[in-house]
Amino acid sequence: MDQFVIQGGTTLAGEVTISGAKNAALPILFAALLPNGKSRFSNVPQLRDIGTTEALLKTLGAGVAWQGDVLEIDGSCVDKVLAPYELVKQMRASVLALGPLLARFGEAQVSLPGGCAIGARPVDIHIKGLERMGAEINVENGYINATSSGRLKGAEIYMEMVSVGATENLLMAATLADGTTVLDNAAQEPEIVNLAECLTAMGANIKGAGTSRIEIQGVEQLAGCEHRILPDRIETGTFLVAAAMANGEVLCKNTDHTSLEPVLEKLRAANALVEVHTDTIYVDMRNRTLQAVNIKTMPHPGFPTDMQAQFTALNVVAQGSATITETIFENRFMHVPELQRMGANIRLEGNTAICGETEKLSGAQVMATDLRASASLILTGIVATGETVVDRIYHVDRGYQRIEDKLSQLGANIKRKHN
Ligand SMILES: CC(=O)N[C@H]1[C@@H](OP(=O)(O)OP(=O)(O)OC[C@H]2O[C@@H](n3ccc(=O)[nH]c3=O)[C@H](O)[C@@H]2O)O[C@H](CO)[C@@H](O)[C@@H]1O
Ligand SMILES: C=C(OP(=O)(O)O)C(=O)O
Repeated sequence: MDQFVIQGGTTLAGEVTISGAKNAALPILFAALLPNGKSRFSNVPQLRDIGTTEALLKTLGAGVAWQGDVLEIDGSCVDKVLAPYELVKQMRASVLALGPLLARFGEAQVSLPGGCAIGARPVDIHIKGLERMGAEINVENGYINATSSGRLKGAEIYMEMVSVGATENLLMAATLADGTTVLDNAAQEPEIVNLAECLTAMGANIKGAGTSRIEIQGVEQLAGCEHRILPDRIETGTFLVAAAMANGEVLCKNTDHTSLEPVLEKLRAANALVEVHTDTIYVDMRNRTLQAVNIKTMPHPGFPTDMQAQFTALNVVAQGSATITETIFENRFMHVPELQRMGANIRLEGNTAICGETEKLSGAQVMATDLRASASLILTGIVATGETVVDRIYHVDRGYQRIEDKLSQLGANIKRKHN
């Protein structure tokens, strides 16, 4: 398994180009199952999760072709409706095949994704919503087996929890349903807006994406489209935090500050200088003292859980004490014991990490447990003294495009070691 070997103690300076957002690209690639035609997506990031999605789409019969960062998906040759465990287990977002397959073909068999390191992550809200739209669903032998006699039916659906994935699955399914669907208590993430824009370009009729109430008027069929994936706000946030932790100055290019306000606000509170322009964000931490900040994760437009681990690392190197409260996932503190191995002064109390001032951070051998936990360990390795070896970096590759190249370009000493 590959490892990162980091020699700590460097600062970070320069420019970094942000890739397209994993969490927008994944649902959008699954949306390509809806039309009986070709769709072309640009700014698609080169990630392990995108490779898994590509493999799954091919298994379903779709044509898939790359040209630079453009991915063309031909939905006209999809002739299977089974998403097998071997692929779904590699990436939970595979469950997003369920809504599109069911809506277009009237049937789908999708393996249950199962839990992961950060929590149990059930899919009951996805299933209940599709049942409200008239689907018959049984879960047997680890598979969600869904059928619909004729088209799905538009329905009023109140989702009991704010769920990004359930909102996306139901939104996609509703585009081809008979009549109007209302999704109430919907997730409001920018990635949902990007998906809705893509579906609209395919011919869907959607109002309210980006608010908690989305209304979809079903149409008979959708057509292939051209669509650009929005920039990755979490990758952007990760590089901004990296710069702040390393007392550096970094310009993130090809990004969008409008979706990052909760994160930028916390960086300013941490005493970083932050400047935003149309598609760039600049952070300067030179000659400034980093202050610890309190964080509480919330659904968008609250502070994103996907930036929690990085801010935990930031607090470790900052002055003062602060708390980090995780409200979205029940087990998203797997980075804490690893940070403690590097000398971090953190104490866990339920869903809160209490970060005190750390005297000395020293490099250590640490293990990546999930995607953002991995990022927090890399960032800490860059500022710790000595060598840090991060194991199991396949987690990082799920969601960061060649993070070691981008960090090296900024001055970090980080190497990928193939074992
Ligand atoms: C590919 C993708 O976009 N992943 C993001 C997506 O994950 P994902 O879509 O899986 O996250 P959800 O918003 O669905 O999960 C939020 C909470 O709802 C719970 N829940 C969800 C569905 C359900 O049917 N039942 C249920 O109980 C989950 O266990 C979790 O506690 O949103 C998360 C929350 O912003 C992010 O951390 C992930 O990066
Ligand atoms: C939790 C994440 O992703 P996923 O939902 O794909 O596991 C993430 O991007 O931080």
